[in-house]
Amino acid sequence: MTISRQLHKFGGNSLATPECYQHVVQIIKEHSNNGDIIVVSASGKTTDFLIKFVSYLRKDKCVADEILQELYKFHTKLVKKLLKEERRFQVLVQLGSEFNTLRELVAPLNAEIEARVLGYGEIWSARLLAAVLCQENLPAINQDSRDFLRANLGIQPEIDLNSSYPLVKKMLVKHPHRRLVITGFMARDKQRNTVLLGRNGSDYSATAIGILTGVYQVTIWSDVAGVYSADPYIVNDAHLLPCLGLDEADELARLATPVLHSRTLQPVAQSKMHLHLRSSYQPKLGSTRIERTLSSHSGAKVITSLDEVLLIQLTFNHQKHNLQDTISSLLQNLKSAQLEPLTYETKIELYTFRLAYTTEKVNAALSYLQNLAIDTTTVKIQEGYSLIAAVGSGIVKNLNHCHDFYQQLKAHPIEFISESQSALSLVAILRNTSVSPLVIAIHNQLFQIKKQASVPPLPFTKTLSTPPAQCLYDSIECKLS
Ligand SMILES: Nc1ncnc2c1ncn2[C@@H]1O[C@H](COP(=O)(O)OP(=O)(O)O)[C@@H](O)[C@H]1O
Ligand SMILES: N[C@@H](CC(=O)OP(=O)(O)O)C(=O)O
Repeated sequence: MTISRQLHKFGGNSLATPECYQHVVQIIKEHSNNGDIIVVSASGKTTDFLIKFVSYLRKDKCVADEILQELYKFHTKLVKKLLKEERRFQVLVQLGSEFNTLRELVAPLNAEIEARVLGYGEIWSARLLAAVLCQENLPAINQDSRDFLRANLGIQPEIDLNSSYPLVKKMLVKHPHRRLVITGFMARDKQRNTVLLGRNGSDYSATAIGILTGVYQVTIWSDVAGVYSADPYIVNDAHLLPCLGLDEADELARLATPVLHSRTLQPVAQSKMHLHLRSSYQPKLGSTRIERTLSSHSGAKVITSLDEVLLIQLTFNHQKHNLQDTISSLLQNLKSAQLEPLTYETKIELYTFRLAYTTEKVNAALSYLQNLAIDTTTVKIQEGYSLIAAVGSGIVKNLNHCHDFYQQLKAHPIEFISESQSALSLVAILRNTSVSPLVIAIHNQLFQIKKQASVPPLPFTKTLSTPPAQCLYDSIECKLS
């Protein structure tokens, strides 16, 4: 395998409009060579709407059909705007036939069909991008990742590098001098069933494909130039972090910050591959490099938040003496099952233990906990929480940052605050709180000095304050309301 190969991953936000595709083509022209690998997510919010389609298929077929119709319009428009007439025909015929298949589906769908449906977004974007590249005289092949990525179906499916490797090698030999445009997000299990790698899982497919194809560098292109001190769509004057430790990036991913998916960093940690994050909208803006060396910085670097968090509360049998041991082994089991909570709270005196999860993971965690033979009187879900965290190496030892974080939160309905086990974050769970104003306040308080030191101005103009992916969402939401 050539050692000069690199991989570029483009997320949904980078493929949300015809203009976004054109930016991507320009980036590929300037930053890649024949033989490089390109991994794509579904355009814009396509996956969200495929999920909505599946859920309405159970409840209301008419609404499900409307969602499909909007998606069909969105994708045919992309094709028509991007491909010249002579190249369009074949792509439109395939698209038409796939939408016909979707229209004929009747609920309930089994898990395999549902996974296949949710993976269509990546199929459409990989096919379209490969066609646009060929049109631009950049020979490209569109490749379904399921042909060579093997994963085991599970709560959080993991790519099996050993069984995928020979298949990847074969694929590379077949197309030596072309760019390969590969679908992110999907793999197959041993029974050849489609396995999805979890929401936002294309980042993980990108680094896993990176390690399998022996690339020296992976660049994740999205609508932002990298990891900022807070979501730049929430905090206008958030600053871009030129580098971030692998451990800090992993903690952000663990806390479900969308800019990096959890597990993305696993393949990076196992190899010498470099990882960069950059903006496909404004490539010159800078980037974030993920570094292996431990950070000498001591304190918060990023303020992150989640709007929708759920708590699972376990109440233990009162007679239990060794509650702390039970909880430690429970946490260990959850970690092995890839169901580590975002944060947790133990109240020994009340025999309760509460674990925080995203909506995506909560049901899997609940059934896992219910199936464990632990001595509990109740296991219940509590809704209506949000999360705010300050992340950075040494945060828990930086007394100013800890103090400022508590000060900003104290007037709000805090459920609990805890330090993460890794000591890389301080995490607060709040009740019914809109987190954006708090993120802005905490960010201002903690990074005031940095602001005065003047970092280059950010490009987030008014027109960028809504990501383009939002357009499809808005148009469909509007039709459905
Ligand atoms: N600290 C942060 N730095 C940068 N982006 C962030 C941060 N926190 C949240 N984000 C969000 O992450 C988004 C990029 O991730 P994602 O939506 O998964 O992109 P893509 O669709 O390109 O994969 C940005 O639009 C931004 O709103
Ligand atoms: N399309 C999938 C996978 C993905 O990674 O998307 P993105 O790169 O846009 O976060 C999803 O929306 O979950």
